[in-house]
Amino acid sequence: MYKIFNTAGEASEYTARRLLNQIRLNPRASLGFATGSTMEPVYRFLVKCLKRDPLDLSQLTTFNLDEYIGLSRGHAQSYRYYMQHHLFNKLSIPEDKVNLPDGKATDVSRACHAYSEAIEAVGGLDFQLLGIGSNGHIGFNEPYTCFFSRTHVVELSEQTRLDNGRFFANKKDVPTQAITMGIQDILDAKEIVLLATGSKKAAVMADLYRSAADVALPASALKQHGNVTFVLDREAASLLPREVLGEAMGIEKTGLGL
Ligand SMILES: O=P(O)(O)OC[C@H]1O[C@](O)(CO)[C@@H](O)[C@@H]1O
Repeated sequence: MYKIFNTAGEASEYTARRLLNQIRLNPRASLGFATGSTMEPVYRFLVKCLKRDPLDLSQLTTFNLDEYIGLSRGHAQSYRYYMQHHLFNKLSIPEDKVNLPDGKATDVSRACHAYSEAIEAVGGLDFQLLGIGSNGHIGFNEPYTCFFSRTHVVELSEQTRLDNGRFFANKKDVPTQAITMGIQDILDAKEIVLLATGSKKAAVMADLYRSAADVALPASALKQHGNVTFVLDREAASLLPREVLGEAMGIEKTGLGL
């Protein structure tokens, strides 16, 4: 299902409300979180709502999608730092219920295996939040990643390192490897919301709309999942066929939105 909003702000608020709804309906939910600039307004709105109307977060479990290899948790560009800064330092989720891949693990393959097992041990993810890379990656699953993959080490593509170079002082500082939840871990989530905002995501969202499930476009694996919502702003939706745009915005107007 597509939900298209006029602005990135509205799309982000809708996404945050979907998360809040999950927590309200199931205080024991396991939530999959994403990073990247797209998610910043989502977390801002989530924190604002939870400050205003607190919910019990003590029984939640969270798993992040990915982490750079080689960056310590205190490194300003590590995803651990991002999550602490944007979310975890502001909410009362118990520290031992928060999970991110360890970019400094000494035995990386063991750490990867343990990460997928930990997700399985809580019964899989109830809700997975996703962004999308300009090359169609979800998590850090780059093009041609096997759809059956579990948590693993990836070599980051030049495109991804170029895209993410904006966060680093120097593009060459972007790590070359990362740990990511696998595509199968993501597909096992009961509910998935993918958020894409801004004109830079328009081309990949149009490709995704047109594509059948194809390993060249990792996000197309989501076509095999029965409960995915693609949440876009007008800019990210600008290259979708007109009828999709009309329909997805029409749905919103009928009041079916949260
Ligand atoms: O929101 P951004 O910064 O465009 O990033 C998109 C995606 O790329 C990643 O940051 C990884 O490169 C994901 O974590 C994110 O979902």
